[in-house]
Amino acid sequence: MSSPTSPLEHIAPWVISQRWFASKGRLPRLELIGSWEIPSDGPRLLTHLIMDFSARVPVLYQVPVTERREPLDGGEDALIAEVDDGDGSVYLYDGPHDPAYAAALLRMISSSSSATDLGATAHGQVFGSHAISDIVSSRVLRGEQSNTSIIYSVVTANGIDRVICKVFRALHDGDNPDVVLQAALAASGSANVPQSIGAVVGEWNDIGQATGRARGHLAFAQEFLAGSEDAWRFALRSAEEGDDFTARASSLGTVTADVHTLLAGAFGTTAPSRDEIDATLSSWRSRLQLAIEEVPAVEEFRETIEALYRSTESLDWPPLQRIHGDYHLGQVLLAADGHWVLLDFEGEPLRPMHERSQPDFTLRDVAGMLRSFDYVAGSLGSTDEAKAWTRASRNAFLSGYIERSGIDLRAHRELLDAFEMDKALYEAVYEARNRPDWLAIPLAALGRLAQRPR
Ligand SMILES: Nc1ncnc2c1ncn2[C@@H]1O[C@H](COP(=O)(O)OP(=O)(O)O)[C@@H](O)[C@H]1O
Ligand SMILES: O=P(O)(O)O[C@H]1O[C@H](CO)[C@@H](O[C@H]2O[C@H](CO)[C@@H](O)[C@H](O)[C@H]2O)[C@H](O)[C@H]1O
Repeated sequence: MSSPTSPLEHIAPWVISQRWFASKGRLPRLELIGSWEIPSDGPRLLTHLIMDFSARVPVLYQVPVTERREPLDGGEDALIAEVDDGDGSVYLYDGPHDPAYAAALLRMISSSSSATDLGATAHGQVFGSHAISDIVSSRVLRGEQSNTSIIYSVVTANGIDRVICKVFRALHDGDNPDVVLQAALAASGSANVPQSIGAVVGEWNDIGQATGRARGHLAFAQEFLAGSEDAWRFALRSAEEGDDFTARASSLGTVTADVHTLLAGAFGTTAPSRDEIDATLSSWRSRLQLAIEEVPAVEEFRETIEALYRSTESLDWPPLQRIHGDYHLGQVLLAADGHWVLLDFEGEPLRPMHERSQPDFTLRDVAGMLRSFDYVAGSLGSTDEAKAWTRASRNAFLSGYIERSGIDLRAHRELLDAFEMDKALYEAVYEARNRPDWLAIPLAALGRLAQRPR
């Protein structure tokens, strides 16, 4: 097999049916931008970068494909196509499900090696000192929407025996905040993010860039915390069973403040300029407009929301710094030893990537978590017990945050309400698009926030 087996023709039907392919409902216009290959003695390990030009802003997808002469044992569900290249059949597989690609990708990271350039480059980068002496097995994490993660069982000298490598499906020019922020937090010794193993960085042609080239993260490998539980599920069970969650909520507030402090130390803080404040106000107003267009029931709150936004114009705004950006209980794990671990610093999926790397207000994260506690009550039917659980958890989270950070959030109440309002508007759009049955949860929150005396 000397050249890639006409990837686009054979891969396109599979690509457009994947969960991570975002442009559903439009006729895709796919083009192969470039490929890279990890040298291998076994199957070919190719990664194709495929641009979909059908969206207003074209989307670039990363599609690792292995090419095998013989079918992969147990690989039926990962088969993309069977192609005849003139010398016989070639079986194309979804890379992350093929152990040969999975192992080669992690080795490329841990040995900081480079792939062969077939119109796109890829280099492994190792962070810290987590030498991986053996890769025992790999499997793909189920249930992911936007990326594909591979979980490995490995042998290392420092006790890490599981690794997760997230293969980014939609690629962007510029650093991915998920990699940059978590790597910086891990390097500062924080126990509240998984340890960072390394990443893959690539370069490809992009006519949208002044230089004609784009550069960005392709994959990110971290310690995998086996035996941990998603904080959303844990919180839901706690509320259902009527457990007191306040100690945990308070410690989550403490950890959130710690992470904000570390991010401020690593990336700095700046006093917001008038233009930066105006940009936030303008993004709130655009979101309000979008929410009204997509969810007509939001119209009822328009005037109150506009008045709240206006009232913040003259307030004293806190400093800007790097933040999580899409903070909710589903982004937090309760590790097996009971401590909180934060994940997925990729920012809000609806925002363009270059905006997600900009400094922002920590109040956005605080508001995100407050909304998440409200979702617990909302998803349990807003019974009196569930509402009481949510009230207590929200207060405990705020107290933990205030105590640790020394920032009196209550002095920023109006601003915090405005960020909560903005998040509830984001959620209204998100639910209308993805889970209409849950739309009532953010709508109820808008009603409550609108009525709050100020
Ligand atoms: N380091 C990790 N240790 C344990 N589980 C993890 C780790 N990273 C991710 N997960 C699991 O994978 C899920 C999805 O990860 P996330 O980073 O949020 O990916 P995505 O960007 O695709 O949503 C998490 O909710 C968690 O259950
Ligand atoms: O997929 P992501 O983690 O990037 O986040 C998106 O999906 C979330 C839902 O899974 C959505 O979160 C909303 O629902 C959660 C409960 O399922 C709740 O805890 C959050 O507070 C609420 O915002 C998130 O907004 C969206 O970006």
